[in-house]
Amino acid sequence: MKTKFDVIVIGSGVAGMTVALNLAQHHKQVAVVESRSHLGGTTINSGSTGKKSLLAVAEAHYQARLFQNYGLAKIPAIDWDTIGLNRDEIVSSGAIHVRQELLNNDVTIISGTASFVDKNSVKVNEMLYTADTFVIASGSKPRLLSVPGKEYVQTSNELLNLPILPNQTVLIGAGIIGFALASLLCEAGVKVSIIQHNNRALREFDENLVNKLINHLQNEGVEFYFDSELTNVSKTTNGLHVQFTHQQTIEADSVFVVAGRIANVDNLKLASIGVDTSTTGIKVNDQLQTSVPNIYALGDCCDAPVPKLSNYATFQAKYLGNMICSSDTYPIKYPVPAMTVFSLPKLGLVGISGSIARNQPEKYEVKLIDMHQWQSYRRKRQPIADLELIIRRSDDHVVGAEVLSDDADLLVNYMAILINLNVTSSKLNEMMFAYPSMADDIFGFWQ
Ligand SMILES: Cc1cc2nc3c(=O)[nH]c(=O)nc-3n(C[C@H](O)[C@H](O)[C@H](O)COP(=O)(O)OP(=O)(O)OC[C@H]3O[C@@H](n4cnc5c(N)ncnc54)[C@H](O)[C@@H]3O)c2cc1C
Ligand SMILES: NC(=O)c1ccc[n+]([C@@H]2O[C@H](COP(=O)([O-])OP(=O)(O)OC[C@H]3O[C@@H](n4cnc5c(N)ncnc54)[C@H](O)[C@@H]3O)[C@@H](O)[C@H]2O)c1
Repeated sequence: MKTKFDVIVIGSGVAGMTVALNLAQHHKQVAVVESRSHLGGTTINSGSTGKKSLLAVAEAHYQARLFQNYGLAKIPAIDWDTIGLNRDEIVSSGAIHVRQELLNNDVTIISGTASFVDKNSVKVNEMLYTADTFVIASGSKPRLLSVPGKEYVQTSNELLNLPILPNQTVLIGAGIIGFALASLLCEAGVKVSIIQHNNRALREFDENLVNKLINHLQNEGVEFYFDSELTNVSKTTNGLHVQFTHQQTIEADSVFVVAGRIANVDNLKLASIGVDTSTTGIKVNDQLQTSVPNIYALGDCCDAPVPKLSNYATFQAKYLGNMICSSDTYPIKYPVPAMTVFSLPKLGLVGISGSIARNQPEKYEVKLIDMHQWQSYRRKRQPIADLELIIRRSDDHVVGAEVLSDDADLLVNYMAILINLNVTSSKLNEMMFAYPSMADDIFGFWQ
């Protein structure tokens, strides 16, 4: 087996896989080292792929409930015993697809955990592999809590593969994972309680829309405990006794921590070769280069000042592949971002958020539009459809938006295209979209 490469990539998640394919297509000799038995990293094996496959069923159920007595009489229950079949098919074909793509592009796959020996070599299963350049794409792992009874606290990895549906569950953390998983479990009939250590859920999003989402989930039966921290979990004959601050307790049959993620760097022996790290990951400059010039880092494991999301990891990987193969060096320039919380309904964000805009009233106007009476939402009986447009006062352009609706992900993505391409209302009026559709609704509010 070959042991000398132009570039060795550590990790086969969206970041590692994308940069490896890009480099191989530029005729570099590339190897990818992966410690898990399945390729594809978090996204495929323990993140959005499994989450969205399970949520697809929950979304269908939620939509059917909205049509109850409006054409649908009997709503079938979610069958947890078979819901996993949809997830398993999609997850396993995803991991196989990654392997096939890498092999088709002549990327060598090395199974095992890499640790650096020096700046040009790593050890994997006692074998030494060398390269001129390294790309660390080792991702992240759940942040665990250190409380008595922590051995009873599971993570999103286990939640996405639950064989048996719990009756009552506790989620620690009212963040982007917590809201999606609370919606999934609540729709399947589970009593969900969320414990958040401060008073601010989903801090990246505008408080008004977050509060509206919280109210909606509370009406669906989800309990929120703010300014509360888990203090103890103990086993009882029926399940778990969960204690948190202010002497509050919950009897549950499972507890999951979804309180953020930390960089996966423990096994790499970075300090021994002089690669600097911070509390948020491997330190990189604006070219994703670490403190050791031939070693780069990207995706969830690096401390670049952007959200840790699949779309950022992919964007960084395409940039880095092109930059390594170019004769020039140039900094990464991120486009206007879009992201979505996959709760029921969804909460989407593009560009400048409502919370940032409200703190700079001299610069931005925040325009609220209640869309739930619009035909697109009425015909699907959506009870909530709110849009917040962020308008830059200097030129009246839309520079951001937040949407709370069942189709928020689609609407923010349409707007991401318009904002990134700087499409003005007069340019938009030269276009035509299918009618009636949500894309067509954009004519109603675009500046
Ligand atoms: C439940 C959940 C849902 C999510 N949903 C979304 C979503 O809807 N949208 C979105 O944009 N983002 C989502 N994310 C975030 C997204 O999954 C991450 O941003 C993305 O996976 C980061 O990709 P990565 O390639 O940097 O790291 P990872 O996907 O974590 O891949 C890193 C890989 O490196 C391997 N590795 C680590 N150390 C070593 C070593 N020393 N040697 C060899 N291999 C090693 C790991 O085994 C892993 O396979 C979600 C995350 C979670 C947990
Ligand atoms: N749709 C998406 O784009 C998507 C979906 C899921 C995950 N992700 C990625 O995964 C990352 C991790 O998701 P997450 O939801 O775990 O993190 P998060 O940072 O979004 O939310 C964690 C929440 O837990 C709270 N928290 C922290 N410590 C706590 C404690 N001890 N007790 C109670 N609450 C506590 C935080 O204040 C925060 O509200 C995200 O930052 C994001 O990058 C993205």
